[in-house]
Amino acid sequence: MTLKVFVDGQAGTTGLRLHDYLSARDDVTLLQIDEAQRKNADERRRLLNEADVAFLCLPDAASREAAALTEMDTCLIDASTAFRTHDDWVYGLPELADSQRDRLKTTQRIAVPGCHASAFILLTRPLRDAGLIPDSYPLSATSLTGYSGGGKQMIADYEASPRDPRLDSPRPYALGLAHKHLPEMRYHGRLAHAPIFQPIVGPFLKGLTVSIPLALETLGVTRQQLHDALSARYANEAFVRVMPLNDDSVLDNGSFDVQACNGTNRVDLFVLGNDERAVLMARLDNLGKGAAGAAIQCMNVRFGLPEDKGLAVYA
Ligand SMILES: NC(=O)C1=CN([C@@H]2O[C@H](COP(=O)(O)OP(=O)(O)OC[C@H]3O[C@@H](n4cnc5c(N)ncnc54)[C@H](OP(=O)(O)O)[C@@H]3O)[C@@H](O)[C@H]2O)C=CC1
Ligand SMILES: CC(=O)N[C@@H](CCC(=O)OP(=O)(O)O)C(=O)O
Repeated sequence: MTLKVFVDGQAGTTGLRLHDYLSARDDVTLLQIDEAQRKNADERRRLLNEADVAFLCLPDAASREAAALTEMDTCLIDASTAFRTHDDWVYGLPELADSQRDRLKTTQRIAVPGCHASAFILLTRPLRDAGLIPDSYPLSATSLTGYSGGGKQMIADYEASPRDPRLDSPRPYALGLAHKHLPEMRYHGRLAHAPIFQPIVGPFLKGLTVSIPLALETLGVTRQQLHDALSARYANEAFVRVMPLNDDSVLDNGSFDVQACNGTNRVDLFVLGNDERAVLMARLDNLGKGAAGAAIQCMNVRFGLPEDKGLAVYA
């Protein structure tokens, strides 16, 4: 089978990364839009509808516009925030639940998760499903992320020469505590309330780690129970690695390497801390499992291809 594929937003950060993945494949014919026409709605409509599968790597408003231009014969895989909690779209996280791959195989509308949200949900959803965290538990999370998460403009700012020296140190943002990933974290995490989520962008290109502190005595659970629930859920998942409990070698000289999943579609999950207090951590490449890699994985699942086709578990 050869799939006709169009990438709407092919010149952007996610679009370029997707292009790298797709151009290496022998089962894909890429439909190209003329550079000067890339925002022309008629030309985009023509290519969107000629494709078997179209990736939308666009700002939310342009994604909504693209979806309106596309008939149901084309499978859309959208990287934006626009449809991640929409009833007519399937959330593109195959590892979310046992039924998720079946849902992905039969839909023409897939919403790829946000990078922070992927990490947060992969950590928390198995614990909610196992009853280890009640739905009303006041979860909080921080995320340390590379600057490519901010797209072309943020990359240009960080890579400017000379660079604004204020960008040399990590910068907390979204301090109104209303980050755009909260709705999907709440909805797909099966939580009654959105978490308190506070990201920090640092002066490195890519790599992301979400950390979630848990008061074990308040919850009445042990780190072993948390680790067992994550290990059981992801035992057969190629792209999710639950790191050993109580083993200092999971760290990098006692601290944490945020970039260790870069160049892969892998997520590493950690249960750290002590008998009273735990911290759950998830690490991924925000341009891999956090965006373009995840989008390719969704295409593979949707079209019955080997799920790891073109995707690396190790760099
Ligand atoms: N970067 C990341 O790590 C992640 C990004 N995402 C999401 O993916 C989407 C794309 O993000 P990203 O690649 O970072 O963004 P970029 O800003 O790097 O790229 C967006 C691209 O969309 C193009 N574009 C804007 N409006 C239109 C339009 N109306 N028609 C056609 N093309 C248009 C832009 O054109 P122009 O070249 O003229 O600017 C640009 O090339 C966003 O929704 C983002 O939130 C999701 C997960 C992670
Ligand atoms: C550093 C930085 O700004 N990162 C972005 C994350 C990009 C992303 O995942 O956005 P989508 O929701 O479109 O997928 C942010 O926190 O908004």
